[in-house]
Amino acid sequence: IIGITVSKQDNFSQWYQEVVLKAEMIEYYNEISGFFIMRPATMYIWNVIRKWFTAEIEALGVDETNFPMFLSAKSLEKEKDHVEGFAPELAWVTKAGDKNLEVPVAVRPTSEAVMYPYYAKWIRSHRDLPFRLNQWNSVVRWEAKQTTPFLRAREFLWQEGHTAHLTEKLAGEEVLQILELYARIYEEILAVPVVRGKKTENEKFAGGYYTTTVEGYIPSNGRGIQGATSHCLGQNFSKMFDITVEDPAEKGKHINVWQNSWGLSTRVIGVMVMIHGDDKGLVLPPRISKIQVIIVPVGITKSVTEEVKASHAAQLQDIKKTLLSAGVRTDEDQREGYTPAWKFNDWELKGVPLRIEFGPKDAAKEVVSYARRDTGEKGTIPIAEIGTKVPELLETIQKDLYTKAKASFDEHRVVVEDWEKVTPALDAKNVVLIPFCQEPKCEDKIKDLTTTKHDESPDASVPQAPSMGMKSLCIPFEQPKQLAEGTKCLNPECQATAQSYVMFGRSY
Ligand SMILES: O=C(C[C@H]1NCCC[C@H]1O)Cn1cnc2c(c1=O)CCCC2
Ligand SMILES: [Mg+2]
Repeated sequence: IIGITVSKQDNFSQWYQEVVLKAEMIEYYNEISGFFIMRPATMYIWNVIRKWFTAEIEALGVDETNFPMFLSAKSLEKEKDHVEGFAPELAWVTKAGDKNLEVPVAVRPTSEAVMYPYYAKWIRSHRDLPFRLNQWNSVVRWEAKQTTPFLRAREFLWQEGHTAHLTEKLAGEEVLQILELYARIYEEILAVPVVRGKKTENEKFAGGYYTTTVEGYIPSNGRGIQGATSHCLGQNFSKMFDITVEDPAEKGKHINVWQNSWGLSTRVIGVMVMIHGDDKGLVLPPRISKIQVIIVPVGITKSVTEEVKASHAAQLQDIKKTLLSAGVRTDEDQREGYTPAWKFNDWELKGVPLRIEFGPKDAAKEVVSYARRDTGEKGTIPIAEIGTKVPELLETIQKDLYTKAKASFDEHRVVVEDWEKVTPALDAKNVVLIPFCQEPKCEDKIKDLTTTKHDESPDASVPQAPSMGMKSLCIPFEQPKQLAEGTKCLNPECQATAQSYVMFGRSY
């Protein structure tokens, strides 16, 4: 069968690999492991996001740039404090042709070290602030862990924004502006709900000051997933790279600028696939679907007269034209030698949000028959009304996909104030909101305490599969409720006062 051979419920990771392959989004790059080919279906989605985000940040005054993809060990030295953290992931070029390079160069895993020496050169006066550049590119991180399309690849597409501001307050405002754009990409374009919040010390970008994040939730396995990040770097990098301006308030005095960096990657596509897909394959929100409506001719049997066939064909073209002029991305499937049923399966596999079946019987009643990809609901629409009813139906599909995913996330994001209830909650595919002291050491302990080791006890009838411990996902800006005065951190081995509710979960 061309379709998906496993159920999403029974074998989520194989289901996911099959969907991205059979929906023609991805091809494995067999030459080198950890790399994937992104095909037109993927690039269409990425380009919708890129067009929307580009327009939004241009309106904010961000300009586009493009820096080289290589960086020297020298400039890496400058940010040595957090280089050792990620040295293992760096890919190096050591030869050109048959000659060794005098100085090996690294492929960018991110571009701070590439860009900031030039920020130091270009940013002189406070009049140069706010200084804001963004680039769309790919970066390479030689992941040691198992890779998977979109979610963890050794090279991925992203955008990286890098800005400089006069004050912490101005930088902080932009951090949240960008985070909200990221949230809108998820919620309005991909129909994926996210929780906005701040990363804990353990989970923030080590080189930065603080990290804000949008966190997703995968119902199939109850795991959290980081969706995109907007960091305030503070003055850490401007001190490393000597990016200063004259203090407008005090002649001769120089101040280090306050910087932000923010990134969203093709991981967002994997999140969308995992949340909306089903056992028939991909389910695409209309906003990002290259084909929003596929028209499949039906009922053209041998008994149909030439005359009926001709008028049916002409009417089908009229239907297509009407939809196209109503702004609906429409196509028709006239492939010879394939049954309508085969075509239905193929377009369902590819996630097309709305199918229109049109046959002589429909023509006679002056209607089209439709089938929604998300719910499977079928119905008819008078041909005279398709110019308005079909766009409305696509909007409904977009909204319903979001509403369904939101309900699932809300239902599986639970406040837990009894330590004994944490693991059962995780095992029931929840992420938890717990009173937490926010101490890094305590967070390490919580991860350890919630990691169920392989159950060696001989009497274990079914050996307990080891399950990963829970990590902090974020400190939600929107707290579930007021933390009662004097509430203790939920970690039984910690006696500190809880600072807030923090969202924890097993995660990607
Ligand atoms: O990339 C960032 C910070 C920042 N980079 C620019 C876009 C936004 C934001 O992700 C953090 N970071 C994450 N992961 C890695 C690195 C790294 O700096 C560098 C080496 C490889 C692994
Ligand atoms: Mg990483």
